[in-house]
Amino acid sequence: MATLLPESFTQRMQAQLGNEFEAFQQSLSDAAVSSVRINTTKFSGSVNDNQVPWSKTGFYLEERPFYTLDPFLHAGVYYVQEASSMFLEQAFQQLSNEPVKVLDLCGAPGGKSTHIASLLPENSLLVSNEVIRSRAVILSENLKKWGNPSVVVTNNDPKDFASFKGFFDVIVVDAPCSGEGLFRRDENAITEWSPENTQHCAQRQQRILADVWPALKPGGILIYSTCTYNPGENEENLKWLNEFADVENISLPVKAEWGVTETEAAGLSGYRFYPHKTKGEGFFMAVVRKLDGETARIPRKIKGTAFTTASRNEKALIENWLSSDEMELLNLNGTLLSFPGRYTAELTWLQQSLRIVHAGIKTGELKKKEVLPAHELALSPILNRGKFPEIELSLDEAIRFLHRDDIRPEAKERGWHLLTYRDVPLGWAKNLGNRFNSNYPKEWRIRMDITEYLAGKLDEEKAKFPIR
Ligand SMILES: C[S@@+](CC[C@H](N)C(=O)[O-])C[C@H]1O[C@@H](n2cnc3c(N)ncnc32)[C@H](O)[C@@H]1O
Repeated sequence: MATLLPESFTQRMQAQLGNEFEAFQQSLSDAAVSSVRINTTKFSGSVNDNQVPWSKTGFYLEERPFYTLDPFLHAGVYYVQEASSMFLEQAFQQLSNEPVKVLDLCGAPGGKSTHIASLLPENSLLVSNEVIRSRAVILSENLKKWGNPSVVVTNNDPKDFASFKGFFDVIVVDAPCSGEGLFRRDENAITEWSPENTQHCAQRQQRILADVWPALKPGGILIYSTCTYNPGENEENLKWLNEFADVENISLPVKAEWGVTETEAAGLSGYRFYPHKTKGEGFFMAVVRKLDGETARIPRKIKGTAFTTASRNEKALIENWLSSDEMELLNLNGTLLSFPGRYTAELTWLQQSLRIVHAGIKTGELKKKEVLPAHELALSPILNRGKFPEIELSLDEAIRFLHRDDIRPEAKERGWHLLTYRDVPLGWAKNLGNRFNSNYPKEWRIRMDITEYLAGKLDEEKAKFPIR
């Protein structure tokens, strides 16, 4: 961290931390911690012995690898996520095993959403939202790579959810904030910081909470988090919430050796992560239960839906493509989607007033009398492995495939092949005899110049990848 800390930030932190301030200030000069979280539907082992204590699937790395060159990143085998944020897992551990409908309101780029997708009790639904269009596209990409079919990505303002009164069992508000907790890894967070901005953020957070509050059902859980230290955006907002609504505290089990700082405001518990005490960046989280309000009644018959159930013929075209019989096949203007059958009424209802970026797993594109397998299907565990011939790629070939270069692996059969790297699917390519055609999404391709890596430097990088 080369940029000087703003004077008024330093003064406030001195008052806030007392004799811990020096250790805190010192920790801001240490290198930021690198960590990843594993997608257990794609990899079941352990990365190393250095687990993030509050997450079963989080691991610290000794050094930051060149992630772009690791096919496993592109295949959604892991997500690069700051360790403190993985504390969200402790809140989800409080849920029973009953299915839940979860809204992640401020979702992009997808750290919390991919984590939630892994933590959901069976048969649950995740609606992951992001208000900024370009960021919603990134959120959608990351969730497609993660592969969970029980996900809907939306691009809406928080107030658009008010019409879904009492619909969600859990709402996560990982609010836009002044980002003091990111000072160590992001110099812009320092230059953009001002006391006025922290106040502006606090007011915006209250607006966001007030706008989305009706969508939480009575007895439902709100998880509120920021990556900042000032009480205005944290404990003061808990006090505000306590006055605004009828809420009950939910406390989380925290082990002393984690170094988490427990705070309290208006009887509500907050959990603070300071980098001089916890191995991670700055973070704040609180969990409350809503005590009053309405429960949703989902209309079962809605006219004018964009999603129609696929015909018997269309279903026959993808026979045996899926490993799950829980999926309903939907047709959206010639695109076939697999979506959990138990939630199609909910999807139809959501689609009435929200901008849906994607829903479920795009399974294929109808072309005359055949279906072209969709890239997202390759990345989802709902794909029936064994239906398509597979080709295992070397690291070089995998990187060239992800760069959208021509590859010519050995294949006996013509037609669509599932390409894998270390047995994890990366995408599709069609063997035309003299060449392969790939439908790897252009927008997702590796954009950097890979020449020097293919000429020998790739192995050096491989030695630093999280899963070796
Ligand atoms: C802290 S980030 C979310 C990070 C994300 N939860 C994750 O774990 O990857 C906050 C998000 O809120 C979005 N945002 C900004 N203004 C907002 C508003 N007024 N209402 C809702 N979300 C907003 C930002 O675009 C940003 O993506």
